[in-house]
Amino acid sequence: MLLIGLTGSIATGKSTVSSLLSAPPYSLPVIDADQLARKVVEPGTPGYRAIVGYFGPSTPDLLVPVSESMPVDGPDGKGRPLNRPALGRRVFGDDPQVRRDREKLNGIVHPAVRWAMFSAALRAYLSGARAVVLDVPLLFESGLDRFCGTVLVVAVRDPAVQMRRLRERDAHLTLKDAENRVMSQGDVRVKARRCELRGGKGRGVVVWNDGGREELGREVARAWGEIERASPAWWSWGLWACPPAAVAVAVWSFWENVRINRRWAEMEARERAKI
Ligand SMILES: CC(C)(COP(=O)(O)OP(=O)(O)OC[C@H]1O[C@@H](n2cnc3c(N)ncnc32)[C@H](O)[C@@H]1O)[C@@H](O)C(=O)NCCC(=O)NCCS
Ligand SMILES: Nc1ncnc2c1ncn2[C@@H]1O[C@H](COP(=O)(O)OP(=O)(O)OP(=O)(O)O)[C@@H](O)[C@H]1O
Repeated sequence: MLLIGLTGSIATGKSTVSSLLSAPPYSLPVIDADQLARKVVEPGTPGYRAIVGYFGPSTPDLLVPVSESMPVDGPDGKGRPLNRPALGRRVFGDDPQVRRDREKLNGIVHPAVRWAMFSAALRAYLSGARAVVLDVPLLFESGLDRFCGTVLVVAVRDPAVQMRRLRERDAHLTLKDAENRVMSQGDVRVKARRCELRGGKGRGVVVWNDGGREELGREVARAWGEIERASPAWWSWGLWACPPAAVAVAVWSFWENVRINRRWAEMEARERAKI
């Protein structure tokens, strides 16, 4: 089964692309890390308890407020849900303390998300899926790209397009909140370069999304064409039918990705040295 890692930065169009890929003619199963990240911090989970324990004392509005429809102990007695915008204000931004808090939150949420993704991917494999899309905003940062046969980066060339779409979609965000969120995810054009470094043959494909929705549809079709040429259906079914060969290919692909990441880290170090 081909693992397609789908990433980008905030509001560059990942969800739009993943809904195109989940519909005909592609009809691919999608595992959405943002959705899983919500599930693993629902009241009653270990993630919820860890967040309340760490952020609760210093964040008075960490939980949604008590109201007629929201009892003190939450709807099912497991606690009130997290007030996500309030937690977002604690962790999105560039200030050193904010960065530390973001790392703390990542340290709580990411291991649980990785485990949930692994079980979802295993279920997709057992159900005979030929490929599965892992929609992960922090694919490179979390190292999950090493497990993917293909990485798709959804990118815009013009940062103003990204900011406009973000503010249109999330009208409740102030300009400062929006800027902090964009800043917390790094420059998408750098992610596009990193994707291109994975080389041709469908290993890394950039979907450019500065234009309208029709143009995006054409970009997705082009990207899928590249992926299919590199990993045709007969190859996927062959691997599915022969698990030892699938394991060997997965190990080889992981190793290849580790080498690509080393090359990228060296390039970054050289560029930093030039500055
Ligand atoms: C801070 C939280 C509560 C804010 O929730 P809210 O509903 O307001 O925003 P949402 O989750 O939709 O995220 C908005 C955008 O920020 C991105 N984002 C989320 N967390 C992070 C993070 N830790 N670092 C960088 N970007 C992030 C999302 O991918 C998305 O593009 C939430 O984002 C969270 O729990 N983040 C930590 C988990 C995480 O890293 N999720 C990303 C996928 S694993
Ligand atoms: N080509 C396009 N033309 C017009 N609007 C678009 C286009 N692509 C995406 N959008 C809109 O831009 C907004 C951001 O897109 P989307 O939600 O897909 O981004 P995302 O990368 O998944 O964001 P997030 O990381 O915040 O989840 C949405 O309102 C979406 O409808």
